[in-house]
Amino acid sequence: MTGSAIEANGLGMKYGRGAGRWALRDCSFRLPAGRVCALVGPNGAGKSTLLALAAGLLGPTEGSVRVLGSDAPGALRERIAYVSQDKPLYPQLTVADTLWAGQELNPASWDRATADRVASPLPQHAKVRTLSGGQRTRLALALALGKRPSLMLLDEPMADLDPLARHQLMGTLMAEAAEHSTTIVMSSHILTELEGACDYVLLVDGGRVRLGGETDDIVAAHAVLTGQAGDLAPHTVVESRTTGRQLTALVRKEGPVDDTAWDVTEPSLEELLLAHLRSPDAPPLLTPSAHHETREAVASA
Ligand SMILES: Nc1ncnc2c1ncn2[C@@H]1O[C@H](COP(=O)(O)OP(=O)(O)OP(=O)(O)O)[C@@H](O)[C@H]1O
Repeated sequence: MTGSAIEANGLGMKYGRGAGRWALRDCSFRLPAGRVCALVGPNGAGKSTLLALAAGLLGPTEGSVRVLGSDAPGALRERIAYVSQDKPLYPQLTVADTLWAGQELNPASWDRATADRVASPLPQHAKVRTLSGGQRTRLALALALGKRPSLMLLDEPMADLDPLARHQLMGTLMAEAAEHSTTIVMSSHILTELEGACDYVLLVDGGRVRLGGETDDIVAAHAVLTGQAGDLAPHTVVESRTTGRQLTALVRKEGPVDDTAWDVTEPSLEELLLAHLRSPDAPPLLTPSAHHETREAVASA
């Protein structure tokens, strides 16, 4: 089995003391190393919380998260690049100084060519505080890529980039992942953007993991059935709607689909994720590679 980038076991996080709400609850999953993983879910689902726990910036309220084989992700700062939604950078430094600081802080691994290339459209002598939101994002990504980390945790990295910059930087991230086997976890609300880029997906909703695994396998486990209203058993219905006498259902396949009774198509990833978000009672699905195994179970295997 490939090594794990992240293993969460009963992971839960509650902010503040006392009877606060759980931001994340009972999350158990595994992300194999070397994957480009889309982290999706509605506002307030717990995505940023999960990324901050994996970066070691927050400590779990319950359960554990093991990152790159370590139970203390906070001690792995050199191997993890974390870009949060608010992209904290030093406002008084110039772009050039910020890149220089990145190099000084990561002398052993700094990939100057990549960092400089990503930051090249920026005004090098401008102070960070004068940059636009999208320019700050570009600089934060230049620092993250320059670090040449084993794991990149990116919280909505593309949200404020223009379409061309988004396309370019997505390409750079994919090239980085392919060339150096970097694991990337990227939260986003732009589902179409993730479809071609990510080979792994985690859907978090209401603080819980609802789908996890290889994008292709998750999609292949489902089908869109269209036909005259009829019996959908034994399949698990995620979502269905009836128009006149025509029934369209997105199902999780529980055995072969009767294609004499139904017109069968494969859903797009976006269709599939949206159907799950609209149907909070659909049962969770983790593919075998996304199942968390206790270390005892692995050791005895
Ligand atoms: N610092 C905090 N203090 C208290 N509650 C918080 C804090 N940060 C997040 N929360 C709560 O935790 C829950 C999960 O928030 P989180 O930011 O992880 O969601 P998200 O999926 O990243 O959302 P979005 O898509 O809007 O960025 C929400 O209910 C949020 O209100």
